[in-house]
Formats: sequence, C-alpha cells, structure tokens
Amino acid sequence: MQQRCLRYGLLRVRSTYSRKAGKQQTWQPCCSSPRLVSASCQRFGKFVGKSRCGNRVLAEKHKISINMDHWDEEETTAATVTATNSTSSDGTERDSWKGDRSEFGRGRSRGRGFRDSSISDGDSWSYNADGGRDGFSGRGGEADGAHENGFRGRGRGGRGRRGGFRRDGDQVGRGGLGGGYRGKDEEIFSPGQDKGPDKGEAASDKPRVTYVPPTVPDDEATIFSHYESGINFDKYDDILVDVSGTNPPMAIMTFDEAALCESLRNNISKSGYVKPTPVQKHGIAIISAGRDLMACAQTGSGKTAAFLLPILQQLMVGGVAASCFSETQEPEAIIVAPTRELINQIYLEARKFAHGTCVRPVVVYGGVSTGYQIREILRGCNVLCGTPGRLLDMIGRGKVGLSKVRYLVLDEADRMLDMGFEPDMRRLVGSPGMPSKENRQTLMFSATYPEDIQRMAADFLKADYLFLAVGIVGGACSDVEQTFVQVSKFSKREQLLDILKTTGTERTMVFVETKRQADFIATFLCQEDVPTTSIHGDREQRERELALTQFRSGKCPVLVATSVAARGLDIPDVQHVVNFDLPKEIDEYVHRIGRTGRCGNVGRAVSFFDPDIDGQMARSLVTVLSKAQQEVPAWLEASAFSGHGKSDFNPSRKPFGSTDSRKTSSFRDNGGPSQAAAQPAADDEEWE
Ligand SMILES: Nc1ncnc2c1ncn2[C@@H]1O[C@H](COP(=O)(O)OP(=O)(O)OP(=O)(O)O)[C@@H](O)[C@H]1O
Repeated sequence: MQQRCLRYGLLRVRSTYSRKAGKQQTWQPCCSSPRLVSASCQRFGKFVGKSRCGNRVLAEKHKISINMDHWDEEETTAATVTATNSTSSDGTERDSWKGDRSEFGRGRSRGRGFRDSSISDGDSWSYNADGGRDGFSGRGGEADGAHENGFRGRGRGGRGRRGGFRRDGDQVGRGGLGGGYRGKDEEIFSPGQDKGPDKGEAASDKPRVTYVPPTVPDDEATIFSHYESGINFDKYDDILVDVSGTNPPMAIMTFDEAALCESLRNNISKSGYVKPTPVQKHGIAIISAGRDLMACAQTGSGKTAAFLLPILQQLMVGGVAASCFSETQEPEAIIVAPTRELINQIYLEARKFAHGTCVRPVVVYGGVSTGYQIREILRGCNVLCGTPGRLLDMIGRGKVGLSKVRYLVLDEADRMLDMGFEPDMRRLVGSPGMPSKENRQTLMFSATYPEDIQRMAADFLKADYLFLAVGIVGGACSDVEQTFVQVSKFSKREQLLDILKTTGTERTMVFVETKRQADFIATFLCQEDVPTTSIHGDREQRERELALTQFRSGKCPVLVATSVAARGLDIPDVQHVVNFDLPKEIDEYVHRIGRTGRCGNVGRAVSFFDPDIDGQMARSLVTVLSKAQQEVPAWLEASAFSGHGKSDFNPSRKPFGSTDSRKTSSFRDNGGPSQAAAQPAADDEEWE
C-alpha cells in the first residue's frame, strides 16, 4: 500500500510481520527517492525512524497513525497508514547529529523495526556467531521495557540491516565505520514522557509491555545452585573492620551464633555457606539488634545475605503472617536496587533463603508486564524487591500498602541516592503509609560511599545509625588483578581482540561507555567470530535476560555491557573484566571490576587508558591501585601528576577514606545531614 507523507513524499509501507521476528513494519519511499525512510512499529503504533539524510520520522510530529488491529491474526497484512502534517525541524535534527562524538563518527542508526526475519533464533540481538553473520538487526521502535520504565526521552531510530556494519560507501558513517552510531541527542519523546511512576507508566499512548519472564524453576537444585567460594575466602578474616556509632552490638563469628531458625540454617547450608563473611558477621548482628545501618564492604563479599538473613529471621521471630491473596498487599520489607537484573538477583537470593518458610518474596521491575507483576503481588507479599519506578507505580496503583514496612533496604545505596534516583527515594519514604525513619529500620549497602552521598543518606536513617566499613570504603576488591594498557581510541578494538583471543572461552565482561558502543563492539566481535552478546538499557527486557542467560551458560562467553551491568551482578566464573572505555567516575570503575574476583575467587581486569580521554581519572586510579596493593604503571603515575587529573581529583569527596563521614570536619561543619547535591550518574544509560 502507499501513503503520502507531507515531508518525505510517497511512502510505501511494507509489513514484515513474522512470528519469530515480531511484528514489524518498515516504511520506505517509493522508487528512487533519496530520502529513504525506514521506521518501525512495535505492536501498537509507536514508531520512529531515521532518513538517510539524518532526519527523523517521528510518529508524533508527523502524526502518522497506524491501525494494526489485524496484526495478531495475519502473517502479512497491510496496515492502514495516514500521514499528515510535518513539523519536524531539519535544523534541530542536524544540530543534534553534529553533537555526536565517537571514535566511529557519525553513522547510521539501527532499526529494530527493520529486523530481518531470517535471523533464525528469534533473538535478533543475540550476537552469537550466527547472529554476527546475519548482522545485527537494529532498533527503531521503542524497547518495551525502556519505554515503559526508565525511558528518558532518548530515541532510537532508523534502520537495521543484515550485514551489520559494512564498510562500503553508503553504509559507512561519516568519519568512520558505520554500524548505527546514534546521536546522543536523538530524543524522540518529550520530557513529559519521561519515566516515572506517575508519568511514564501511565502514559496511555505507550506500547503495553507484555513480556512475562520465564518461570524460574523451583526445584531445590535450581534454588540452591551456587558457585564455590575461592581460595582467598579465608583472607576476608584479615580485613580490617570499623564500626562507628554508639553502642554497636558484638559481631557474630559463626552462623550458629546468629541463632537463626532451623529453616534459615538449612537454607544457608544448602547454599554452601560455611562461615559468614565480615560484612555478614557485623551486619547480621547490627540488623538483628534493630539498628539502622550504612554498610560498606568490597564487591562480592556477601552483602546480600548480610541484610536478607537477619530480616528473614526477624520476620519469622515476629510471627509474620503467611501471605494470602489480597487486593492490597502490605509487605514487611522493601528492598530497592538500581537495575532490573540486580533486583531480580536479590529476589532470587531472598527466595532461596526463605525457601520452606511462610515468607513470600516478590519482585517488580520495569520491562515486564505490569499485569503479571500485579498478579504476583496480590498472591501475597512479605518482602517486596523492586526497582524504584515500578515499585512506586505499584504503590501508586494501590497494590502495595506501606503501613507494615519494618525494613527498608537500599542496595547499591550510593547509586540509589545520587541524582538519578534520589527523588524516587524521597518519594518512596514520603509515600502515604510509609513509617517514618524512627519507626522503620533503614539499611544501606554498597561497596562505595562518596562522602556527599553519606551525608545525604543520613536523611533517611535514624540519628544513631551505625556505619560499618569492611576494608577501605570505595576500595577495589583486592582479589582482582588490575592491569592498564595505554591505547589510542583507534587501536582499542584490535587490542580487545588480542585479549579475547588469549582468554578463549573464559567468561569476560567488556564494559563500554554508551549503548551504541555496546552494540557496535558486540557486532564487531561477532564478525570476528567471538561469540558475544550484549546488555544495555536500550535492549528489551527479554533480550537483556536472554543475554545474561547466554553469558551465564557460556553460549556467549563475552558480554559487552554498559554501566547497567556494573553493579551487583553475581555471575559465576567471570574471570575477566575489560574496560574498553574507562568510566568517568572512580566508583563505577570499582563496581565494574568487582564483577570478577568474587567470594574469594581471583579475577583479572584490564583497562584501556586513552590519555586524551581518561587523563582526569589517572589520580583516582593510582589511588585505587595503591590501596589495593597493586603495581602502579609508571606512565599512569606520570599522567596522574601531570596537568591531567586535576578536575576529577576532589579530595573533599574522600572516596577512599575508610571512615564514617560523621567523623569528618566537613560533615560536622555542615551540621550533619545535608542536602548536598550528589553526583549524577556518569553515563547516558537507562538504569532501570
Ligand atoms: N558466607 C558465604 N559463604 C559462601 N559464599 C557466600 C557467602 N556469602 C555470600 N556468598 C556468595 O558470594 C557471592 C557474592 O555475594 P553478593 O552478591 O552478596 O556480594 P556483594 O557484596 O553484594 O557484591 P556487590 O558489591 O558486587 O553487589 C554470591 O554468590 C553469594 O552467594
């Protein structure tokens, strides 16, 4: 069928619905129009695209509406398209494209909507060897997940094409390889459609998220599957621990001393836990004593069990009512974490430790059908794990009441209180029914605590909270061997390939700065026959979960990730982390390399250091390396103490001080808890 678009001329709509590839449509101009337009539509009419000349097709601006009522019934059908009015501005578009900066220069964006249905595994974003050959179908439509929860006005449009990034003329992006470099300013939705429980999810014109995650098996082998602690597990006992605050309780030395109920003891032993880690020894005692806690311990040292075990124990001692159906559930504990995968992991840990008890944990996070999650909540909920947006949405819908909340846990607390999530956290504690901080226990855990965040955290905690520091606050895990390679941005890919050739099938996480870079590198590696998958905030939730599954199983031993995977993820046998792009914040670096070397196992991290770009990180990196007693390359030290690095090195932030910020003069001078602005997230990632 054909329709006329006032801006682009005659468009021909081609329906490419396929059961495997999903419901897709592309719009192309008739014949030889130079303004090739492709757009994609994901089920309910939201679509974007990008023309060859860089102009976007924007559903709202062009008021293109489509009627796809019959898509569910027919394999191929012509949709009704009407195109009226054209108001988009070339100037704006071009300006935003000029803003793109990358080693690859400006390239073409990819279109999920142009997904090639010949991609056989049903997951066109799986960059395994086959996927790589097929190229990566791009993205154009909204990712359901990103759209529903966490989409912050960043669009994705354009074309995907079989073959990924070909290097010939037309497909080469300006200034380098093509491959779908997407403009940072490629917003397609207005700020009013930003995420948020009260705006994002409720917006009626957004595609409904229908994804329901696969049921997690509930046999004991699956529930209690775990990896072995490593040779350095016993070294945890040597780490210095500092508990500050008044009257801290004595730490427990063994799980027996925690006087846990029998079910919990059984579950601990089935999980392979023999003795508690330091954060567990102190954390369990402090939480059981009813104290608020801000705990800092290195990555992979068991913080999750440190809060879950005492909470579950106290709930059972307190005779928590077994969950039963109710239109509004009143959980006793709420746990929040910044990313979907992390909160799901915490939920699975809660489910493991609560196995065989009457305590029912439930998880809610974006990118998954809200209806499905509501049904899960209504079946009963004692411990509710959630990402902030979805959690607030459930509260706003009246499905979750807060009056019985006894425990509020912020995992990755420094992230939860930085500028990205702080408003949500304030909204959560200010929600109707939420007990005041005096009437609940608030628990915060992280491996990093910048001082300004500590100050802000105090707003959420009782005045006599305890600060637990295991080792160096903000320090890197000492079981990770850190190496730095000086590179120029143009040699990074070859260096990466060399590294991956030596690591073979060992599991490796490659961190990059942007989502488009993640796509690009994943595609590049697949083309080089390295089975690779990727995870970032632009991928649909099902794709994110599939990527993790394939990485965990070893089907794709290389995972290219943005910061969305930097925190908390506990994936067995990750032997290597590669920082293809160094992050802008030192804390982010510490979390990233902490994906390896967990639970007493050793790991390796290799970071590419581009002096032109990463100079500002040099001092912080030298500090991290020194505190972890690792060799500091002479060139890095030289860079740190040359002109570079001044801007980022902010002694007042004291990211490495192994102290409670209440002890520092700046805290006292400010009169205690403050509203000091926290650092924003250092990336353009959609976290939730
Ligand atoms: N006492 C223990 N004995 C054996 N294994 C443990 C013990 N405590 C935790 N683990 C295991 O160690 C791994 C890391 O734990 P966890 O994910 O809680 O670390 P974390 O400190 O939260 O890390 P991160 O800072 O990266 O979030 C998990 O696989 C967990 O099951």
